[in-house]
Order: sequence, then C-alpha cells, then structure tokens
Amino acid sequence: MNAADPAADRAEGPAACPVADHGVQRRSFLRGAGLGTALGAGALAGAFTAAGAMADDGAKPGPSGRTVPFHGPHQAGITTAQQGVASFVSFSVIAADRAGLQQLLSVLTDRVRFLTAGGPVPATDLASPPTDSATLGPVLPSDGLTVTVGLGASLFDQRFGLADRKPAKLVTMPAFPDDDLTGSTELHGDLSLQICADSRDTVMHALRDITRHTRGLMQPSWKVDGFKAAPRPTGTPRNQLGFRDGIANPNAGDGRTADALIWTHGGANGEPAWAEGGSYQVVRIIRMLVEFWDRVSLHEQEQMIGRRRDSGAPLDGTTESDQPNYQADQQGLVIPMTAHIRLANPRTPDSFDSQILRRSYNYERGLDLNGNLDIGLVFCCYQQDVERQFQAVQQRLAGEPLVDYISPTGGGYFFALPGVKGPNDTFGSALLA
Ligand SMILES: C=CC1=C(C)c2cc3[nH]c(cc4nc(cc5[nH]c(cc1n2)c(C)c5CCC(=O)O)C(CCC(=O)O)=C4C)c(C)c3C=C
Ligand SMILES: [Fe+2]
Repeated sequence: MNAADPAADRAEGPAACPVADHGVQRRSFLRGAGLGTALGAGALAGAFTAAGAMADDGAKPGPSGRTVPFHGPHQAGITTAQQGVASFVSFSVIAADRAGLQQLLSVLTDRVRFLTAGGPVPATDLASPPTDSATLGPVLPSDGLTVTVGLGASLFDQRFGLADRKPAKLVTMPAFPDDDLTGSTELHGDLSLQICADSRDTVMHALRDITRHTRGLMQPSWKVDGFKAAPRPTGTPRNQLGFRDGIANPNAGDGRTADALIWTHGGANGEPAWAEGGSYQVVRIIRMLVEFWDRVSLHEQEQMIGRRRDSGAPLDGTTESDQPNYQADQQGLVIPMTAHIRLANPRTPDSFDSQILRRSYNYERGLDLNGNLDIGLVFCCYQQDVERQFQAVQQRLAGEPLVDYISPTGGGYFFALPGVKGPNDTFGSALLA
C-alpha cells in the first residue's frame, strides 16, 4: 500500500484497487472499511479575556480567505481564533509497524501543509483518477483552514514501540458520574483530527483528501461536526441553550498565561523531552435535552448558568465582558454557589491553575428514534494537564443543576502534537526520533 500516492496502488491492478469500476470490488472495499472501524477500544484578572480574543497567530486575509500559518512551535487550531465550522474525527491507526506510523505522520504533514496554504491543485491527466475531488474547484481556498493532530493513549501500546514515550498525563478518558457512554461508538481513538475552517465544504474537502492519502494507514472510527453560530445580535455566539458560550477564557495571547495553562514543556511535570509545545485536548460530545430545557423559566435558566441569557453578562454585571465578583457575593445571593460559571471557575487564587482554554462548537444531527432533537455541544478544551485542569473543573461541576438538561455521550482525550517547525519537519518528528 502506498498511502502517500494512491495512484501507485491503482497501478497494481484491479485487485488492489478499491475504487475501480467494479461493483464487487467497491462493495468489498466498503466491507473492509467497516471492519476497520473497531474502536481502539500575570494576575488572576489579567489572565482572562473575552474568548473571541484568542491569540493572533498571524492569520492573513487574502483572495482565498484567511491563511493560518502552518509552521510554528505549536499547532494551529488551538489558540487560533475559532473558525465557523469544525469536524472532530477519530481514527484507528492500522499501519503495520513504526515505519508505517512514520509514513502516516509524514503524509499527514504534507497534506495539511498543502491544504492549509491553499492554491492550485496538481494537474490531472485524463487517463488517471483526478488528483483532487474538485469540490472546492481547481484552486483551493485556504479559508482559515487548520488541521490539529492529536494522539490517543491507545497509540502508545505495544504496536509501535512507543510505550515509554507516552505523554505523562495522557490517559483514556474515564466515564464521569453523569455520563451516558453505554453503547457509545464515539469514544477515544489512536489519532484525532480537529479540522476547522470558515466554510463547511473546506472542512469536508480536507477530510476527504486526508482519508484518501492515508488509506491503509489509518481508518476513521467516528466523526462529529460542529458549527459556531453568528453573534446574535453581537458579541460571543450562542450555544443551543440560547446562552452566549465561550465568553470567559484564559488569555491565550499572553505568552506567560499560555505557558502556564496551555502548552506542555518537555522535561517538566514528568513530560518527555519530545512533548515540548504540545497540549492536551479534551473532546466531549454533550447532548442538550432541549425539550426539557425549553420548559424551564428564564429565571431558573439564568440561575443555573450564572449569566443573563440576552446580554451574556454575569448576574452581578451589565455586559458580557464584566467579571463576576464572587468576593462581594460570598453567600451566592446574586450568583448562586451552584451556578455553572461559579463552579467552573470560582476565580480564587487556588483555581487559577485549573483554567482551561475552551474551543467548543454546537452540533446538530437530526432526530433520535423518539423524534427528539439530537443537538448539543462538542465541548473541546486545551490544557497543560488534563487532571489538574479539565478533570478538576469537571469534578466541581458534578451534580450542578445543569446536569439534568445535558447528557455527555462520547469523546476522548488526545495529546495535540507539538507544531511542525518548518518545511523539513514533520508531525511527531521528535516523538519518533
Ligand atoms: C468541564 C468543563 C466544562 C464543561 C463540560 C462545560 C459544559 C457546558 N457549558 C455550557 C454552557 C456554558 N459554559 C459557560 C462557561 C464555562 N464553562 C466552563 C467549563 C465547562 N463547561 C468554564 C471553565 C466556563 C467559564 C467560567 C468562567 O470563567 O467564568 C457559560 C458562560 C459563558 C462563558 O463564559 O463561556 C455557558 C453558557 C454548556 C451548555 C455545557 C454543556 C453542554
Ligand atoms: Fe460551560
């Protein structure tokens, strides 16, 4: 199998050609694909910002949309201002050995570098399958595209000889008390891609290109698509409970804050040297039980969240950027002690270290078998240490009033690799060195 050049496979003849014009072969390809889906199993105040103000990583407007730089010490898509659409895709790595894994990461690097830069697709000669799906036309728009690559704990088993190189804090996501993961097919994975762009077709094009070029090396297991609503009418966009979501986030544009909360440091906190510049990603698919939520009074909804629904202001403030003052409300008379924002971030000196960088998206995927809306939040956050940060927040939120209206159904923990430093570097180069 030549994952870097599928055309070379096709030259091997119909038996090796999954997309040949023979129904039987097409069907057997689809069957094979099915088999491969088995799941591998500063100052406190100064550290906050309105979430729209994530780090400026140099994205440039241009005729093909914004181009987010691919090369750098950290991957794009973490502190990058959130694009409008996203897909979170989990894969099983099926490469036979470490050389295959190296090939996979090399092909991934080439594809992501190419796709995120945009530009003309390579010419196709009429006798060959097209070099590109053409869904974006002959010249790819960069369109704010970022593809962020993460590795799951399962990748560090015996298959690739990487057990002693696992990021120190990388574990399989546990089930939390209010989770509904029984029977879920959307859990964990060897490798994850967070694909974000300004348009849905750009995200889909990128995924199709990547799966095409990595066939035989990794196999998609599950995917969830997300979107960010437009601001209604202004400010931070709303989630599907109707509240502005993503207002308060650590200031990722501040280097010291990012170094303390987002990036992993090689040789520190038990991390292997190769992990310099990475970050832990948590993905949680959280369904919203909107049929129940819509029967709750506005007052109760706002008490549960701790913010005004219309303005996004904390209950003790007037605008969304106001900071809640819990010191002045120690009994919780204005913002209840059980309010989501108060539990999630009590804003005490002790809770500084547990802040997370949220980068969530709404999802919508039709109806369930009972005709209820299957909509919710693809909760996504980045941090330096999952236990110290996400899990600490999750623990504080356990049993909050909001849990009656949400239901986590899937997700996973991944280690977002350090960035690709330049044209001769590849994803995971230090890991595999
Ligand atoms: C464990 C971490 C969190 C989960 C899971 C989570 C789920 C979740 N949140 C909302 C809605 C809102 N969350 C808001 C703020 C907020 N949420 C978390 C953490 C988790 N949320 C944090 C750390 C914060 C910031 C708190 C702060 O610093 O003040 C808000 C308020 C607006 C905002 O700041 O973004 C809303 C609304 C839902 C619906 C949900 C699960 C579906
Ligand atoms: Fe939240």
